[in-house]
Amino acid sequence: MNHSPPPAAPATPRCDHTSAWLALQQHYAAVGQAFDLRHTLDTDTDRFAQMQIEAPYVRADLSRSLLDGPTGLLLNRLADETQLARAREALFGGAMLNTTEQRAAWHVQLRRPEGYRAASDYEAAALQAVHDTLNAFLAFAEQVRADRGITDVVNIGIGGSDLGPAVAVQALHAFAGGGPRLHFVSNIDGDDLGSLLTQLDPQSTLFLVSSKSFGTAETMTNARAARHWLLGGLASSINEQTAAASEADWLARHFVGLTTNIEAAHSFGIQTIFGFEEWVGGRFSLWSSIGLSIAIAIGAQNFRQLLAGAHAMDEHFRTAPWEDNLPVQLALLDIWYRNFHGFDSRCIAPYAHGLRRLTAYLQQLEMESNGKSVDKTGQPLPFKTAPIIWGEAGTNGQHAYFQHLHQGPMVIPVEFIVARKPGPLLPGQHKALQANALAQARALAFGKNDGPAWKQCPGNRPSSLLLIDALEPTSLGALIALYEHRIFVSGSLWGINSFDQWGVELGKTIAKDILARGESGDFDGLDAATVGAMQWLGLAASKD
Ligand SMILES: O=P(O)(O)OC[C@H]1O[C@H](O)[C@H](O)[C@@H](O)[C@@H]1O
Repeated sequence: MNHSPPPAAPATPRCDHTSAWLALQQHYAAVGQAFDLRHTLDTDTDRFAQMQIEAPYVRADLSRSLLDGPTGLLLNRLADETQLARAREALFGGAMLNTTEQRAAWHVQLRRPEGYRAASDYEAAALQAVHDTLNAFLAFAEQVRADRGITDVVNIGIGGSDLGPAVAVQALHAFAGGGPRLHFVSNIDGDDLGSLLTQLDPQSTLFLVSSKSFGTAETMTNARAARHWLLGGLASSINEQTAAASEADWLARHFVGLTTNIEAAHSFGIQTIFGFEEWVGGRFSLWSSIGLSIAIAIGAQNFRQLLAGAHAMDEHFRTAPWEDNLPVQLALLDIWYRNFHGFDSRCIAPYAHGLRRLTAYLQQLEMESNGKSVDKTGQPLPFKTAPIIWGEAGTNGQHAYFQHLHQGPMVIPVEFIVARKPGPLLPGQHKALQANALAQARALAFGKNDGPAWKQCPGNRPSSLLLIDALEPTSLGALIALYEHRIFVSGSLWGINSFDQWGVELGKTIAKDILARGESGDFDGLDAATVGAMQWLGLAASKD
């Protein structure tokens, strides 16, 4: 492991301290707020061609956005004046961007190929360590895939140690090629692990305990329950072969740890452990050994393709000029919508069943990264940051909340993700899926202005299309990296630390306290509402 201190991150100007910000405010008041999307689409025949951005494996069609040429120029100026290029250089150089935790946020390093040009000894040592671990856990993944004695693999983890791998395994199921079944358990609700265990055989189950800290309550509770189930099950089905095996041997065969806290994993009884560096943030960790479940599901070669797709997007982000840089353009559009139009949420609609959990993943990525109200120096921000991210896979969402998108009182930009080619299953239905995505984008933009009032749709509602060739490892890697960088750009312009998550800690501490007080019966200093609910729920005996 590489313990050299990361280089310091540069101080860059916050968006509202630039002249471009003021110019954007004036431009919004004078022109931007009255932008007529329907009229523009009807009259500007070049718009479609002009508003395509081609990045590796992902293409964006921004023609249905509320952007025009002058706005785009001002937004690019904003990127210049906030010195985005310096911030980007710091990201790629492994600088200490996460100042509150004194760490780099160096997930791009996990995707760099062996032999990638290193700018310093610090970079070279980190890359070597990444590849040593990668080669080791990919070899292990292949071993598991070849082991006919293992039929089921359960990833126990939560947040970043669950969502990324869960999305990738689901999205890439067509690449499984006969490996074991993969399952994901995250919730502390015993119904999650409990309902899965009824379908499993301890003899043929492998548990991956995925936790950067190896201390998260949900994961440790589920891991302990799984260990209890495993040891109980193996002991009761004891036979000649297993009679000699000690509990320690069973644990060694059936549990793997994926963590930076090697010591805690050892004390749990785990022998096979794949580590990673502190500079891998939880929500950016699917590329590290936390992605072992993905590698077991799709094999080492496909996992390397996933990394290659992400790396291609990294290089695009690192080198493309602002106007052709997809993560930058999407982030600037996000800022235009959030800080000038005032839109509070963004709907993500992947028209791909395989991506049905992508929105949950992106909720963590974007809302945990940029849902902040102070800048990195602790100053309160006078503007809004991350919008609410929500959505469902299409076409399901159409039959639920799209009514609100078309006729509700709020304007909510929608992001459609559509693949050109179908997956291998029932490919004949793909055209209908694609047509539905385009129909929704068109309906949002043009609306319907005749007939009775209740049938009319106002239109002028923006959407973006993110287009991939097919749902495969490279395009998924590129798509996820695209979102990571987009969030980095908006966070950087807003001047916030996108890599900590202190807001999550408070609830964890209080949950521990409530459990302890329920047991001890000591309610001193606790509010009456909490005590009342504890008693009603049976978390604590009534005082009288
Ligand atoms: O991987 P772990 O240490 O178990 O953390 C799992 C998750 O829980 C935390 O509370 C954070 O909010 C997430 O960013 C993190 O991914």
